[in-house]
Amino acid sequence: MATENADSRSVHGMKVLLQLARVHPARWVVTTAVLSLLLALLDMIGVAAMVPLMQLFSTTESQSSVVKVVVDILGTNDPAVLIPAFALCVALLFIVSSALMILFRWWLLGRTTRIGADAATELLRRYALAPYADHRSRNLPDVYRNINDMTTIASNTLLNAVTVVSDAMTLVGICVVLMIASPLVTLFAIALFAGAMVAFQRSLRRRQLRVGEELAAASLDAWAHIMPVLDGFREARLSSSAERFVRGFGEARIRTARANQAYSLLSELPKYLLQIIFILAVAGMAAILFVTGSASDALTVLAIFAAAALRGLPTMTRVSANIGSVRSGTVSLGLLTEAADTLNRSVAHCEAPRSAEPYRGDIVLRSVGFHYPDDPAPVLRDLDMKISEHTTTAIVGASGAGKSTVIDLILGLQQPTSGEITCGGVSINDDVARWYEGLGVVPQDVFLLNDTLEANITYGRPLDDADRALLHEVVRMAQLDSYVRSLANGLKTIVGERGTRLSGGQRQRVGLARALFRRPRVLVLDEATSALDNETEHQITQTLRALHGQITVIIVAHRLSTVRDADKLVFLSDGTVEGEGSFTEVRASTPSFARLVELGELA
Ligand SMILES: Nc1ncnc2c1ncn2[C@@H]1O[C@H](COP(=O)(O)OP(=O)(O)OP(=O)(O)O)[C@@H](O)[C@H]1O
Repeated sequence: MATENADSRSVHGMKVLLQLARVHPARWVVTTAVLSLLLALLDMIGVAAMVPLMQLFSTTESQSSVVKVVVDILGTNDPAVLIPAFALCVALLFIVSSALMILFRWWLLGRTTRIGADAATELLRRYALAPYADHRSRNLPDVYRNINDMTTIASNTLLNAVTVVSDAMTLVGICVVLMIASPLVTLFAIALFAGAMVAFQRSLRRRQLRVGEELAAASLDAWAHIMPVLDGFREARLSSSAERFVRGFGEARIRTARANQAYSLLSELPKYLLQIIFILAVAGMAAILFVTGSASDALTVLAIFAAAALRGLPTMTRVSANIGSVRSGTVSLGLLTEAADTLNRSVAHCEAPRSAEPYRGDIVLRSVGFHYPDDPAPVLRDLDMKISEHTTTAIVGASGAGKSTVIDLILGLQQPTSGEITCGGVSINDDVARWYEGLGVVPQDVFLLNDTLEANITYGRPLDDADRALLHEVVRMAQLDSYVRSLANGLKTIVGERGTRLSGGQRQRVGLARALFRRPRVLVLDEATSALDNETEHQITQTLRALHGQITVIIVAHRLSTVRDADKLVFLSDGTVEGEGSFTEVRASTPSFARLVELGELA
């Protein structure tokens, strides 16, 4: 019962894998089954051809109709002509069927490894475009495992399952023929094949190693493209870069697919080569035995030996090995099914704006309420806020007051559970991709690519001349120019894995340059100046002053100096607005804000 369940889970998992790779399951199953059946029939004919060959060595009276037809065609029943002719035909049949089997395997390996690559790319796309709230609740190692290992194992399992079915068909065909012959000689085949296989594996070892190296390099490349869209989810989302990384990942997986294709064929090649070599040897020995006038019994044994050893035993070995692999792949297929089911339940984000017309005007939060999915306690309650266009608004409040939550709602990463957020009278959630087109966001912890400073500012966008001028302008505005001048390679300096070569303040300035490079209409600074020294922070405040009146700026900060100059200060307390106005007004009207300032929590 448990096995039945596991088998049906495997079948369902393989269906999910094919769907992820956008392959039609029924069409694929029918194609592979028909091809397997044709090859099995060819195998069966090859082995069956041994029977008339054997009969040529026994009494001529009991010749089969096949032999009689050949006798008629050749116009002779002279064994000196018949036996070499038959031997040649049988050899050719085996060569053709082996060649076709190699082609079939190449096609099947290419197909299944490509299915694994396409399914992994699709899975990453779905994770990258999933709702932000879903992403926050995920365990990322699970996500990495599902995308990489599970899809690989699942596609291998699919290959193994198809191989089992196709081998089973071959075995049935061979068994039908062997019913009339002795199976004892198969014992010799086992010893012979084991020795030959070891020899072949040794000769192919170096090539297999090279393929393994390519697999490792391609897998590293794949991970390098996964990290920016999952670890740097917000940046990818807000800069509409997810699809670009997904494409890079897809290319790396195709490289892996090709390496896997070669790897698998290399490990299977000895079997096919042995089959060809062996049957040629049998044919040659048969001819020699005839010419030297040896006993016909010897040739009969050779013929059965060739048929049984070449086709039956290796196939049987593979069937049993692959049944084990399919069973062990059930877990991976189950996890893949679970992941696909979860992702299917959510609505995917679309990076393409529905309209080119940008959002303009005041940002208004009207009666906004919010609670997190896993906690019914309200984090924001009936919150009203107006952020006038081209002004600077600072949102302040004690820790846990709800500042980050408000920002996530303004960024469209979370949706209000009640009320709405509009810009120019239009809900930002109507076309969130269009909203992002005009947004520049500097988070507290800036995600950095292991790439050049320039790539980290442009976030991979190709640069034309105008963009290059803008790049230098934003470097200056973000107070990065003197740092860049101090570097031997300037903007072409690699910042190291996750920006390890940069200080916290430098990272934040790179984040600011990146946000400004998008020419935002709305600039959001979420604790973006916390790591800056006083001097740099002062300079950045000057930069923001210079932008005053040109763009809308929203600042969340604990630093008094950062928020003091804002046109409007909104003081949040316990998920609602407790005071708003200029810094001086709020300080005068709201005792808890005045107390925060006095305590130095806003200093
Ligand atoms: N994923 C979550 N699930 C449940 N509650 C959460 C979640 N994230 C935040 N909260 C709660 O929401 C409230 C507001 O948190 P938020 O991070 O918005 O505050 P904040 O004002 O930005 O605080 P800080 O200044 O410390 O960053 C807090 O009480 C916090 O515990």
